[in-house]
Amino acid sequence: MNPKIHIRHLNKSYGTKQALQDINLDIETGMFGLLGRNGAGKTTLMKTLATLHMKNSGDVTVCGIPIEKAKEVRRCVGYLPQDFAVYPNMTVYGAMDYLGTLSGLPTSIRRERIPQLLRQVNLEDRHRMKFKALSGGMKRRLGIAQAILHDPEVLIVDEPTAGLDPEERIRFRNLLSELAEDRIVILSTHIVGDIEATCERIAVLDQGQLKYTGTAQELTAKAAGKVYTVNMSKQELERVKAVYTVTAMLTLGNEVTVRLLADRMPYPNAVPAEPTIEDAYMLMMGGHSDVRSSMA
Ligand SMILES: Nc1ncnc2c1ncn2[C@@H]1O[C@H](COP(=O)(O)OP(=O)(O)OP(=O)(O)O)[C@@H](O)[C@H]1O
Repeated sequence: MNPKIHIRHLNKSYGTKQALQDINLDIETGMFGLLGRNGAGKTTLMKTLATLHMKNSGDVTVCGIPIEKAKEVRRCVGYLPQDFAVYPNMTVYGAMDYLGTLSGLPTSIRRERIPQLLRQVNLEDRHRMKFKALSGGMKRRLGIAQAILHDPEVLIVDEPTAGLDPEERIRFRNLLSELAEDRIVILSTHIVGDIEATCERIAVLDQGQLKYTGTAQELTAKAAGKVYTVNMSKQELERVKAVYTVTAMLTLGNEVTVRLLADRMPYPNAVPAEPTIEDAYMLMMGGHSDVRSSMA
């Protein structure tokens, strides 16, 4: 099994608002990260792949099936929406059984798979708990379990870690990495750190356009030689922020250590730093004109 997604010249509009513009993308087995600001078009792209939205034009195939054949595509795609919820009084097991029934899974398969999946997402001992009593992380894990009930080759997960505490975030990311061993897992987020930790290949969307696709390392390398740290007083900070894109700050008393993006040594006391994917992302999103031109 080697699932693939091919996207060619994909366009999607809501009325006059063009949410996706001429997207070309190939996705293969493993974790694929979709990055972009709020409103960049991530959800639209994911819903189009999950056949929940109709495209306006372009060719898209999921596991070799054109997305016009929605029923067939849905058999090989699992989707966890941003706002996954079931009836608040449903139990964990009840929700899985209900959703499995809705998607047409026979009783024998449900009885076999539901306990297995609850074990896999670490909710086995919560199977009688009501949905409303679950923590945010547990709800997301239940969402994953329901999305893979029919053992899809593609799992699409929209902003899964928003609002989770650090421990739950890591646990959830690890679960997705495990699932990506033999399937495509597409993860959308605006938290750059989530992508850095888990995804080998990524795409960056901005205002409906594909701004970057490639490996996380290649993106990070684009910021090489353009990241510096500088110590300064708090009073100097505002002036520096007006000139450079500041990607991190550490305050100690009246002193601040600032991490910033610049085309050349910005201050005599600045120290060159190793770039992170977050630096490269900020650089690409055109933090400051001084550096924007050099990424074009
Ligand atoms: N049903 C809709 N009707 C009209 N415009 C929409 C609709 N859904 C999305 N849009 C617009 O399309 C653009 C892309 O939205 P989309 O939800 O795909 O972005 P996103 O990257 O997923 O953002 P977020 O991270 O906020 O979910 C935005 O400008 C949004 O306002």
